[in-house]
Amino acid sequence: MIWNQGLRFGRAHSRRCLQYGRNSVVEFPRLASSKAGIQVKIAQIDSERPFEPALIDGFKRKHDYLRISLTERCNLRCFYCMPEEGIELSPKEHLLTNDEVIRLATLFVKSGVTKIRLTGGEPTIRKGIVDIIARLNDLRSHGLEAIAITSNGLALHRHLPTLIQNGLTHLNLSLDTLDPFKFELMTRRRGHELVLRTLDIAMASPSLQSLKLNVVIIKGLNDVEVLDFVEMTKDKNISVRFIEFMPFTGNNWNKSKMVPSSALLDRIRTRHPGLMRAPDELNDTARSWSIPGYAGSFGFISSMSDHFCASCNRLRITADGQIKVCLFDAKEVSLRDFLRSGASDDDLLRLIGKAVQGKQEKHAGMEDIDVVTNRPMILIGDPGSPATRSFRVYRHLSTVSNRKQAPRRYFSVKTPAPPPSLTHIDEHGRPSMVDVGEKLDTQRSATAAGRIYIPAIAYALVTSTSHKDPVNLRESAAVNKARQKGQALTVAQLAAIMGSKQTSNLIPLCHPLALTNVSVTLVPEAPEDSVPPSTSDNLPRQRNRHSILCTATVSCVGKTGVEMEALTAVSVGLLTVWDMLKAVAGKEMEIGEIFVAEKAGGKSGNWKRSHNSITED
Ligand SMILES: Nc1nc2c(ncn2[C@@H]2O[C@H](COP(=O)(O)OP(=O)(O)OP(=O)(O)O)[C@@H](O)[C@H]2O)c(=O)[nH]1
Ligand SMILES: C[S@@+](CC[C@H](N)C(=O)[O-])C[C@H]1O[C@@H](n2cnc3c(N)ncnc32)[C@H](O)[C@@H]1O
Ligand code: SF4
Ligand code: SF4
Repeated sequence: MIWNQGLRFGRAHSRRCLQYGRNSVVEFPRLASSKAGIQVKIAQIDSERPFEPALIDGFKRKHDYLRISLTERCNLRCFYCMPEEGIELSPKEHLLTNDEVIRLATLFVKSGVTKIRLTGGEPTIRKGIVDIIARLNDLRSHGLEAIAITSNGLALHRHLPTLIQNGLTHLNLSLDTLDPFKFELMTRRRGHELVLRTLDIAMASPSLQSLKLNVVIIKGLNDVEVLDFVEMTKDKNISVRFIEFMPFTGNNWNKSKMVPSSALLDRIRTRHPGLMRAPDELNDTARSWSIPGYAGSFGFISSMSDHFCASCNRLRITADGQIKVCLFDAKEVSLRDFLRSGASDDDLLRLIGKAVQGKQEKHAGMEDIDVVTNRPMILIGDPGSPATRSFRVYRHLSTVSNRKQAPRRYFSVKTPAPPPSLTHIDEHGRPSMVDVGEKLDTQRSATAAGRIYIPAIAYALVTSTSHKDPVNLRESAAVNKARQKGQALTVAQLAAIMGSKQTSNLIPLCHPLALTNVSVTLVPEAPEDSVPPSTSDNLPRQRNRHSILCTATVSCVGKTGVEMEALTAVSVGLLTVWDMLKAVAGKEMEIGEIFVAEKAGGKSGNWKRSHNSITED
């Protein structure tokens, strides 16, 4: 191993960088004056090359750092980031192509971005990463200064020299433990020695401008190694960053498993009372320290206990082409869809500007982080989504230790889809409820629609707004009876909502779901009316008849879809219309086709029914 080799800087640092030669230890006053100097320089450069306003948010933060996720896949299964069985992957056609990545990167660079970090999933397993980096390198002439990657290093030892040759300048390598056995426990895979090999190759690569080691600290698991990691900085000119464990959808984050950076610092100071603050990069996530005489430095990324949102300069693009303005904000805007619909660069910038304007000042605190609707981090392209509860982690540790003879497997691929089968029938042909316990909670919605055809007399009745309205019919006993039932459509609407909530009681193998919203509309339609847009476009209508169109949209955050709830809502709504009107309409009524018109969320992503077909969007 090449432990003793220091890292030289190949060229001047980025204009955003305050770090001196990595061997130097700098005292505070010098740091402060240097910071001021750099600020002046940045102001000068900015005045020469005006920054695109679309990348400036409401708090005057300039976003000159873009993080692009290249893939949702990973060849490790770090327990704090990824469920053991992997995650539901977006269909391939939903992911940005290489050309689309470059198109967006170019637009951002021309607008002021100076640093691009490629992340994932594991970015090194993206086909074409070498080409992507080479094409990013061409953007230097437009102002791109740093091409960075965050990687677990498992496969990187093979590609690193080529990536560097093609333009890679910054590497953040993730390694949570120096113990191979613990590595296997934490990542659920083998490969510790491969990561160390990558580290050696990186240390020996003079043209790499920055090398950082990411260590996510979990209480009782790897926090005991903190001093060993600090010791690595004695001979190695490397920056080790201790990262606070963060919560994301499905990771069952637990405060008691998080070690605040201040506690780690105290522990290190006890061993090294002379430790000193080291210079940070501008907009850095880490607060850095070093020990006098040591070659490298170490720092703390305290996203949880001491956020750094005030200086945030980051935007992210997910592998499926959504722009996310903040790591902890669930809101996303699809650049992919807009780009694929033929949007010009100006159109795209306008959309980006809108998203950036919606950026919050900060994530308010760990209790406020939107872990319910935010996507798992592995899909954001940053810290991942621990899928297991902390106690399950420890249970898992013993499982792994018993699997020592398991075959080596460094790459995982999506399991091929099983042949179509009835999910509610088991292998013996018996009814069976699908166990969704391991699935992630995601935001889901479904819209169903259906029509009931009614005679003109019933149409007149439901469209009269009050008992006194001149309904053009004789006040027969039947009409009176129908009137006594109150506002037919209002009752049907309520019935649909209540029906939807009862779905799991009505349909034997349906899971009970905590619905977050049920919205039902009932629209009377006369033959001469034009067909209302959206949902009903997809529903063939007998244009010579009066009808009522019932549409129900149901939402939940859960492990399974809500189309059964939407279909139940429509069915019950239409049956209730029947019941309300049967006194006047009787056998002349007919319930037409009922179907799911739209779905969002879950494994199959978003889809919309078009006339007689289903189209993926
Ligand atoms: N709160 C917050 N934390 C972030 C953000 N980006 C990265 N992090 C944290 O930084 C850790 C390391 O991520 P990296 O991918 O190495 O990125 P980085 O440290 O931001 O990268 P550089 O500053 O460019 O070296 C992650 O695990 C997060 O804890 C962000 O935008 N917001
Ligand atoms: C999601 S990974 C993606 C890049 C690459 N696969 C890797 O591991 O370096 C980016 C960084 O996020 C960190 N991370 C993942 N889950 C985290 C969590 N729950 N809290 C804090 N950091 C996390 C990882 O350790 C890694 O350094
Ligand atoms: S942190 Fe997540 S994305 Fe990175 S190696 Fe681990 S499981 Fe993969
Ligand atoms: S939490 Fe959001 S605002 Fe704060 S630093 Fe991260 S991305 Fe920026």
